[in-house]
Amino acid sequence: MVLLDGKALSAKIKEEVKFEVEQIVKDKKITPGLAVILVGDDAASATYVASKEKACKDAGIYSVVHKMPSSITEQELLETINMMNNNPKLDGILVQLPLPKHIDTTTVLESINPLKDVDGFHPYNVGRMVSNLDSFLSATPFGVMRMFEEHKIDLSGKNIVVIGSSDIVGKPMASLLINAKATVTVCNSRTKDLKSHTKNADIVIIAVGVPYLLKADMVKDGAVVIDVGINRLENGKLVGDADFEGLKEKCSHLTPVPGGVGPMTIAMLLKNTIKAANLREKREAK
Ligand SMILES: Nc1nc(=O)c2c([nH]1)NC[C@@H]1CN(c3ccc(C(=O)N[C@@H](CCC(=O)O)C(=O)O)cc3)C=[N+]21
Repeated sequence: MVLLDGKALSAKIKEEVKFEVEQIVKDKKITPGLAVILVGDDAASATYVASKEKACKDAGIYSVVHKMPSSITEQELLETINMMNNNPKLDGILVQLPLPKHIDTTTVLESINPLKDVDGFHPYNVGRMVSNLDSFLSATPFGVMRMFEEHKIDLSGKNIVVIGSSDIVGKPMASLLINAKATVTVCNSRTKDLKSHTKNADIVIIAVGVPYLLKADMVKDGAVVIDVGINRLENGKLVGDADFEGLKEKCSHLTPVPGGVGPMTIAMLLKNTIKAANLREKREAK
């Protein structure tokens, strides 16, 4: 079994980004900038945001973390985003999800300038991605695609089952795979007999948030399994949606949790920030 080591690959990508930042600083005399908005005091969100901040710092990207209490109004959040849209030094804007219940996520995401949308969550970028046009790709599916590329895992003509149909992972993942000419099945919690789908899959990608849902008897010999799940058990242990210990005997390739897809998400966010910085002149010309 080949371990798909996201920690090692993300370190390599971060080095690429560092080099790209140096080029931009030298050639364009600008420093790429990322703004992260964190609403409320969810512990997991704070941890992710801190990782993003550190990754930016290491890569030479200017970053600001704008913390707001969960009591803010939607209007206040929209005003903050508007200010960031108009700040030329901020190439990327990321609003950490989930947002408090009284704030409408769609309204917030649609208020971000699509040319600064480094999460790729704005419907403009989602639509362009589905149509296989140049766009910001959401970091997690983008990171999974980079893992396939790195390990020369061919997607064309493959049977791929995506478990989970969320807007941030399952749906964009399926679109990228369709564009790569895979035969894609998207399953969800209503799927009857999940195993009947997964046992025919060359590749299974799971992102549902249920510990150990995907077991060895559900996949064929030599399957590739990508585990996007991150679940914190009561004993504090971090586990994915796949039963790693059982699957490692059966898979040709498997991602660990932690150290798999998670670190890739952060690395691809940095890549998207570079892309946004390269759009700065185009943005400001308007
Ligand atoms: N606007 C927005 N964009 C996001 O990209 C976004 C978000 N909101 N909300 C939450 C999810 C989750 N997410 C992760 C990023 C890194 C790890 C990561 O690095 N995980 C480490 C372990 C982290 C730990 O120890 O807790 C690993 O898997 O090895 C995980 C999860 C980004 N998200």
